[in-house]
Amino acid sequence: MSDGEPLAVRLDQVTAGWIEGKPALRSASLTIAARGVTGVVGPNGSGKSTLVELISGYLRPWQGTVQVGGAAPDSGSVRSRRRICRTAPALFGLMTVRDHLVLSARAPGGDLDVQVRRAERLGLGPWLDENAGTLSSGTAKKLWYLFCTAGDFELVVLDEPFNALDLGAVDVVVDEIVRWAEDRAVVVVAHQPPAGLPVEAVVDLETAGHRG
Ligand SMILES: Nc1ncnc2c1ncn2[C@@H]1O[C@H](COP(=O)(O)OP(=O)(O)OP(=O)(O)O)[C@@H](O)[C@H]1O
Repeated sequence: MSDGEPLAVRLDQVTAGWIEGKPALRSASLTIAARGVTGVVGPNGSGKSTLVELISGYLRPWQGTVQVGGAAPDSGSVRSRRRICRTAPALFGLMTVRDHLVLSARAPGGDLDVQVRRAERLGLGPWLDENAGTLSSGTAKKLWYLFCTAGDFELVVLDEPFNALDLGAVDVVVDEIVRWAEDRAVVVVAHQPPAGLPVEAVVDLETAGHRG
């Protein structure tokens, strides 16, 4: 899929946070394999979304190192091969569902027909010409998931992807994750992962470091 190093994630003695003097993660060391499903667990406020932003490169550690495929998370060699799907949908309210699919299909390896088929499978067919701002929360969440996971990638991070989804959509997302995980890394932050999700490794942020 790529000639770069596989996109394993490695945190070494990472202390990081959002407010000076209040680390959200302290001295956290962990590894996420370049293949298979890794679950990220921990109580509210234990730093799961902070870990997501360290992997995305948006947040830089105060101490320690974060590497994705042996490189800095915000390096060009990593960005096009990684997808991040944050918890809260950030859609364009006055753009239709179809507009979002067109835009997302511009991702590396993206294809509009594939995106439309995925949308229909998730039950978005009747809403393709509706503005995103008018969607129900679960429907918006489905579109957000599609928007963030378009094209070819080797690592995808999904922060609470199942929240607000109906059971049929949960099955579709699990099915896609299982296929992706055959040859790439899928990181899933979920308080209650669905029973059918094959989680091969677990990162527990209660034990990965010491919270401040
Ligand atoms: N974008 C942000 N700006 C400021 N502070 C943040 C931000 N994201 C997280 N924090 C803070 O970092 C700490 C860890 O929060 P984080 O969201 O990483 O935990 P979490 O394990 O994802 O929690 P939850 O299970 O509630 O989603 C909290 O004190 C939180 O207030």
